[in-house]
Amino acid sequence: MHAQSLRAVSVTVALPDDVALTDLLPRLQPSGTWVRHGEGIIGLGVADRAAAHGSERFAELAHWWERRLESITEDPRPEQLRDVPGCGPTAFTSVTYSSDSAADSVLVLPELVLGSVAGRTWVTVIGEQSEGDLTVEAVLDRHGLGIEDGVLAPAKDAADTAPETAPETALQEGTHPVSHYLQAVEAGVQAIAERRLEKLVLGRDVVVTADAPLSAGSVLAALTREYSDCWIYRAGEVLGATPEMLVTVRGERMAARVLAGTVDGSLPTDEASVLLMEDPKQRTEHEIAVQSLLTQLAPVVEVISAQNPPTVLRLPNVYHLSTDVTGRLVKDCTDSGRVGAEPVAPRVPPALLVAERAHPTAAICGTPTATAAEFIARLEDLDRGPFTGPVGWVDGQGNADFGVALRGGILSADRRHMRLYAGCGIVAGSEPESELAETWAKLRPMLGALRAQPVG
Ligand SMILES: C=C(O[C@@H]1C=C(C(=O)O)C=C[C@H]1O)C(=O)O
Repeated sequence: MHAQSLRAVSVTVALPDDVALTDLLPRLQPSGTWVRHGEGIIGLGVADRAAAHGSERFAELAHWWERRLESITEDPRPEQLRDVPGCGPTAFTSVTYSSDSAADSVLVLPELVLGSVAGRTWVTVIGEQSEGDLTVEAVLDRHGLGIEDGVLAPAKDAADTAPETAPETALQEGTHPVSHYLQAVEAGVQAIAERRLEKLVLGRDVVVTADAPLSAGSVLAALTREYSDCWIYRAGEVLGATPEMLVTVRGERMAARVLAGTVDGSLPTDEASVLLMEDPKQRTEHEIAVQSLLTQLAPVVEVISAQNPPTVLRLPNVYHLSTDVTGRLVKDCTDSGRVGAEPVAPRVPPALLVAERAHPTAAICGTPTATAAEFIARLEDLDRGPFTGPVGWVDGQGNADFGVALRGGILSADRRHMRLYAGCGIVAGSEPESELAETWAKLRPMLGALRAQPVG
């Protein structure tokens, strides 16, 4: 199938004084978002979209993206925007945790991307090649934005419209009652005691209902205010604030941030540090997660280095043990077999295939991986959909960010429901009640952003 020809135009813009990119979120309905510390990229509208399922979902999406890029003609970019990650044609992506999921794994190419990275601010628009009037102004206008003297601002008629008032929300039980989670953890601990596996990550869901459609932009804005150290994401229907980076790719360089080992955020910092750094259970759980990533990436990464010992990451709701990993991707000329048949010059594997290698780490699945995945399917009895899968973006220049889709949820088509997910790593000696409490702590960012009453 031939993809329709599209054209991409990028221009530099300025933001109004004292306005960060993320300040625009409450007025917008983003089709994609990836922001942290006030900067990043926000996608609006959809120029094209791919969906994939099953065990080849990563390869299918990688293939689609390569073909898609071939049929986009990009106007020359202003000098300042060359080599800016996320500038030009960029797609937001979410891949399901399991190949058995009924949910879509997606790549969404927005018709408009607002970007602000390292002092460079821009707009990229994507439209039909034949559309003579693909102007940045016209596309911005469709999304309630305008540009005056090079400064981005709400469109004149949109400027007076206050953001919608937040709907009333209520918290409801998820797929199973809470007792199901306690039993699942107990069964997991039992299986670990019997040495059938070493670590297992068990999740559960809750549902938030709203009396009017929820605004994705407002929810994302609330997350950026409270969780600015996290990557605030939206791709397809999943959105949230993740502190964990599965893999970030910048050309030949890669990096990751592995998190595993958690204590509640209400503890004083020194107490939390002792509980995390000096508890062999927490350190083992963390080490297993780091090792799983290093092992899985070994075939595609050389000169990989991991921080040792781990550090303690402080977030408003929890503290985590955290390890940053960096490495250089291996150039390979044989990898083209998976994505295209033609012989190509040696190059690093497409970022989606690097993410496929890295996923699932023991931080969100367990060890050994296959055994843990079987236990998860049976004990959780839940279609995780995108939860714990890779989420982020890929551009046309070999850059990508894939977070782990944590601390988030799925927005229903009518925007009146969100299904939120949280899970915990279970190792020898884990206690069901404390794991349950940890899931509530991990649900707190989304419950807060949705103004739904946390329980427990
Ligand atoms: C599964 C989740 O988080 C993962 C599990 C962690 C743990 O058990 O300590 C910590 C960070 C994440 O890797 C979640 O947030 O739902």
